[in-house]
Amino acid sequence: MDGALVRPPGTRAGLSVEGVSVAYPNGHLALRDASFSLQPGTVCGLVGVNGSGKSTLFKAIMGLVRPSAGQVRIGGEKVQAALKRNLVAYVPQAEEVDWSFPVGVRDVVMMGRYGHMNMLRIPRAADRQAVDAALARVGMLDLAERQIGELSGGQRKRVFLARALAQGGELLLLDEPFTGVDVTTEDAIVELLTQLRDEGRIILVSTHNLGSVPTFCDHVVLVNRTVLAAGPTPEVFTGPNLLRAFGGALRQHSLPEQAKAHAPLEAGHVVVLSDDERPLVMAPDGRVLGRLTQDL
Ligand SMILES: Nc1ncnc2c1ncn2[C@@H]1O[C@H](COP(=O)(O)OP(=O)(O)OP(=O)(O)O)[C@@H](O)[C@H]1O
Repeated sequence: MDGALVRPPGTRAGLSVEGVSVAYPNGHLALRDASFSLQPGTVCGLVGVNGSGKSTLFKAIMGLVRPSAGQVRIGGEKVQAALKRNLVAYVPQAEEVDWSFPVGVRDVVMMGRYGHMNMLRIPRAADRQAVDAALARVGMLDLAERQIGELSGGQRKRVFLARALAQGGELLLLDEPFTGVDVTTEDAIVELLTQLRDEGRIILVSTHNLGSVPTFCDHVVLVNRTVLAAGPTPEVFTGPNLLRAFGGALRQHSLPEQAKAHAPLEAGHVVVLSDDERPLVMAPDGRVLGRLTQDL
C-alpha cells in the first residue's frame, strides 16, 4: 500500500468518552458509564465478546445513538460538530454492505468526499485526486473501474478503507477489519493503520482477532457492557484482564507438546484461543507474549 494522501486542513482530534450509557428503545442497557480517552497518534483495539457493546460504542461516537448519560468529545467538540467537520470516518463490517448494489469501486471511495462537496455532489479536481490517492494507498488503483460486487473480501475491505482515507477523517473507526482476510492483506492493513497513526490520527479498531492486538495496538479498551479496562496495551491486554472480559467465551489450553518443541517456551505457558482461532501465548504471570505461529 503506497501513494500520498491529500490531507484536509483541521486540527488534531483527541477522543474522549466520558461516563457514556446507552439504552436502546426496547429498554436494553447496552453500555453503562463507559469512559476512556485517546490521544492523537494512537491505534487502539476495542475488544470484547459478542454483544458486549462495541458497535454501540461506535454508534455513540458516530452520533447514531444518543447516550442517556455522559458525553463523547472529538477534538474537544460535541459529536455533531465533529461530524460536520468530517473528523470521523467509519469502515463498516462486510455484513453491513449490500454487495449486489451496482456501484463501482471509484464511486464507493468518492462517497467519502460527499461531506466536502456541495448539495449537487459534483466532484471537483481535489475530490478526484483524493480518491485516486486513497485507492493508491490501499493498492486498489488497478481495480478502480470494477464493480464492488466483483471483488474479493480482502479487496472490498481495502475499498472501504480507501473511502475513509478519501474522507480525510482524524478519527477512524474500523469494525472487524481482519475478518475473512488472509495474512498478507492483514499485514498490509496493519502497516497502513500504523502509518495513519504516525500521521497523528486516532484509529479505533474493533476486533475479535486477539492474536493481532499486541502487534499493532498501542492502546486497548476492554468492554463488557461498560469499559472494564483501558490504557496502554502492555498494562491492559493481560491474561487476567482478558479472562475477565471474555469469561467462558475464550478457550484456554496448555501449550501442546509438539508446539513446545518448535518454540522457546517454558512449561506452564498457556495458549488462549480467540473466537477466530488465532492463538495467543501467555506467560504464567498473565503477560501476553504474542502469537503462537508468527512471534514465538
Ligand atoms: N437496536 C437495538 N435494539 C436493542 N438492543 C440492541 C440493539 N442493537 C444492539 N442491541 C443489544 O445491545 C447489546 C450490545 O450490542 P452491540 O451490537 O453493541 O455488541 P457488539 O459488542 O458490537 O457485538 P458483536 O461482537 O457481536 O458485533 C447486545 O446485547 C445487543 O443485542
